[in-house]
Amino acid sequence: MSALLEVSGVSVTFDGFRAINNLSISIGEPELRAVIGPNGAGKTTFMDIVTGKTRPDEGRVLWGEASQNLLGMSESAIARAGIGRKFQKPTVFEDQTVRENLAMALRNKRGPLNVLFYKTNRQARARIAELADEIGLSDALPRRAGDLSHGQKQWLEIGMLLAQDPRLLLVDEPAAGMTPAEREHTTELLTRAAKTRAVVVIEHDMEFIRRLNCKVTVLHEGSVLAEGSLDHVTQNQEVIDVYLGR
Ligand SMILES: Nc1ncnc2c1ncn2[C@@H]1O[C@H](COP(=O)(O)OP(=O)(O)OP(=O)(O)O)[C@@H](O)[C@H]1O
Repeated sequence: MSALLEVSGVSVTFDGFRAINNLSISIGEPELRAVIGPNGAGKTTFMDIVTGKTRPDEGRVLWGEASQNLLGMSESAIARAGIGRKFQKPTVFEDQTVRENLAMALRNKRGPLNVLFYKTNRQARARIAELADEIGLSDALPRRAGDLSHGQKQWLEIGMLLAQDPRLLLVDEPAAGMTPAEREHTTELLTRAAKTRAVVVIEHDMEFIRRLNCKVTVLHEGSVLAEGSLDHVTQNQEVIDVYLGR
């Protein structure tokens, strides 16, 4: 597993408050990584920095084999380079069917090869069927997205991001508002997606994290407090003091 994303020595100050403090995180490819930590630890700001939404005051964010500097790139250039982000609230096109939503995402697929890959409707249909299968919505393809359950909408949005073939997928609190069965399906989906790409998940639900069965990074006051298996970090006294014991 080689490093796909290298965040090193990054700091961000908002109005004199240091939200990210000398943060260093390395993500491999493929890899599934969970990022946890108390409210205000800097989890969302970390994703904002990687996607170019927030510019750090210092530090480096390097990407890919060529160690491309993401800090000099616009948000859209970073997305085109292969970083997809799923926000907490699903943003699917409610009046379109599941199939139409996936088709739209495929048409917007990044990279110049897209036109070559999907030059026939048959190829596009096959890819849509594959994506629907991957997110567990094959039977829902003709349904209006607005009629889906909250969990199904989240899966559809993940499918739309997967249609873009990201090398790194950032996912913010995917389990929020889901039923236990939906959470289980989401775990499977993310675990499968992370077999061939990097997937970073911010989550507060410890049961959900346990099922992800992956390396965990604990953030606190904008820095890494602990990193390793869930068992390893949950036995760390500092992690217990600032997060788990609360
Ligand atoms: N644009 C901003 N302006 C000022 N302060 C900000 C801004 N964005 C984040 N912060 C502050 O930076 C700190 C880190 O916030 P962040 O949202 O990254 O934490 P988090 O770990 O994602 O928390 P939560 O679990 O509550 O979502 C918080 O104290 C927050 O108030």
